Amino acid sequence: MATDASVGPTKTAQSNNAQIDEGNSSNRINDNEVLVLSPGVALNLGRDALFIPERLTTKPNRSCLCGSSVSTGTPNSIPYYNILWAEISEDRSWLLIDYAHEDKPHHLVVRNLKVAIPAAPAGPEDQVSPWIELLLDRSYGTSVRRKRAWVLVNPHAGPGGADKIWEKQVKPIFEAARMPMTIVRTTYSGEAVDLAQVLDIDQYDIAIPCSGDGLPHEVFNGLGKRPDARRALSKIAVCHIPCGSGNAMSCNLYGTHRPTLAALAIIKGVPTRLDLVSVTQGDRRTLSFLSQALGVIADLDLGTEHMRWMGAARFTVGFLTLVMQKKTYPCDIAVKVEIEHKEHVKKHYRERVTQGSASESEVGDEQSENGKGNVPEASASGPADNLDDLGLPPLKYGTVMDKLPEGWELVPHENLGSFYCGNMAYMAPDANFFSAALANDGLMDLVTTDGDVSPLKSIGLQLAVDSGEFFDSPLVTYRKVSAYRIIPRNTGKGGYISIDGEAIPFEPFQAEIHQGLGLTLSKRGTFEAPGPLNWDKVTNSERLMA
Ligand SMILES: Nc1ncnc2c1ncn2[C@@H]1O[C@H](COP(=O)(O)OP(=O)(O)OP(=O)(O)O)[C@@H](O)[C@H]1O
Repeated sequence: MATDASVGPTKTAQSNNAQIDEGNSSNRINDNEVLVLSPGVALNLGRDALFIPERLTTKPNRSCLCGSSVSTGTPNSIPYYNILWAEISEDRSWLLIDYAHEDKPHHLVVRNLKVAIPAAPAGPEDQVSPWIELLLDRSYGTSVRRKRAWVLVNPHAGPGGADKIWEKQVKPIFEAARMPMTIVRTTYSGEAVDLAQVLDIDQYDIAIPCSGDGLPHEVFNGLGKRPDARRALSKIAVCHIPCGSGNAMSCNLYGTHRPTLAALAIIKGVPTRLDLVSVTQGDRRTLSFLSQALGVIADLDLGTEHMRWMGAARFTVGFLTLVMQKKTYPCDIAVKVEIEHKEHVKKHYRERVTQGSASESEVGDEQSENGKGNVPEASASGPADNLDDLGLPPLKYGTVMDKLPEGWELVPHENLGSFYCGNMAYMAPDANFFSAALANDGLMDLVTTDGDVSPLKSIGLQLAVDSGEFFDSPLVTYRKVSAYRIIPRNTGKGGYISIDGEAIPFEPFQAEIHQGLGLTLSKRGTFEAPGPLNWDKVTNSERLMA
């Protein structure tokens, strides 16, 4: 997994072309890249990392690098990705550099360098300030420095412990990156919706729920309820510190479900437009950023809550119970299909990935099999300043209460096992269900399976999710769609429908996608999930756990 592998200081001095001859300025490769603060203390800006003299030391807390040669086995380079901040101390006699250090696998702590700046006739700013600027430039690239964060901590998220994760692990990293923060601890279910609805969006750049996927869902919906919804959704980047049990959002955007690695990915993250889905049921309209499910998956997610005491085993027990019953969920479904066949889905994915994420926001006609393409929402791609009075985009296909849109056909599905529609790839660290999902292609990935298959086949299909063979399984129908309506039968008997993991009534609902309506930060402008093209032998869970 890219994130996990790229953090932590490295010892790859040989990858740095510049050879530092400490104290001998005549050997400098490039004057503005090497900062010689005293004999033996030269700091060099390499291609991918900051190089410090090996004999200098760092300690877990602010440590003095004033020319003494105490070595504690400190690596002699710090990847730019890990550098959080650099500045001159208030009394102007120290250069301070804060960085994230991987003290144990998948866990970062803040480390500091403190290097004496000798008094010089010209004053330290002359050399040090421009060097710091260069260092921060390389460390942040296109990512905005000191992002103003609105942090929400759900003390009841997942297995608990969000408070501690925030205070002990994550907050120190954001503080070291000098991020201005407002921190709110949620006190009731739905509070994040209420707060996001009245948030002063000009005071913040990003929202950071420390939670499961439930709180990001609430933040998107709170922003979506505002009279200036489009401006709010395109201005505030909704991020995620994983504190729940699934943590799909973090897995997709940062390639990790580890809180400190996600924190660093947010600090260095790049703005990424995110498709959002409107779900209508009765007279309610809800935004979904992750998934909608009816059938086995929804039953597993929501119908096994009473077995939470079992931990992750509840899913296995629940799943085996359902497949032994060969449970089916008869429905009538109408789908606005954009890409029908798996090979075409792969082609679409390949083209998007090779074009790069920047072009993902434009959905071209060539992607659509029906030749009509998928028209991007003008609102979502326009500048935030023009969107002041605009609420959510109008619904192209109306609501589930309206008559079926022209050209749609309700098809009976007597044997449906699972209807699962995804906007992101990972649904949990070991569950890359929607391997062809893209952040802003304006399309949802729809997976349907039959319920009347043998238990053995069902179990094999479940295992295929982790091994990466799910997409290609003949038991799986995988399509790219832009809208659908689903009408479950037997609604009187009750059942489960999950929207981003949250339950809604077991009644008909309709969904349509808005291309790039939301904003988030991702590591590279795209999802950190392996696509359906080049599966290697590493399973998805191994990839995230590695
Ligand atoms: N203080 C609180 N008390 C009760 N519920 C809360 C509180 N704060 C938030 N919630 C609610 O908890 C729900 C779940 O939130 P979240 O996704 O953060 O955790 P989770 O569902 O436990 O995560 P996961 O499903 O991954 O285990 C949300 O609907 C949210 O409104």
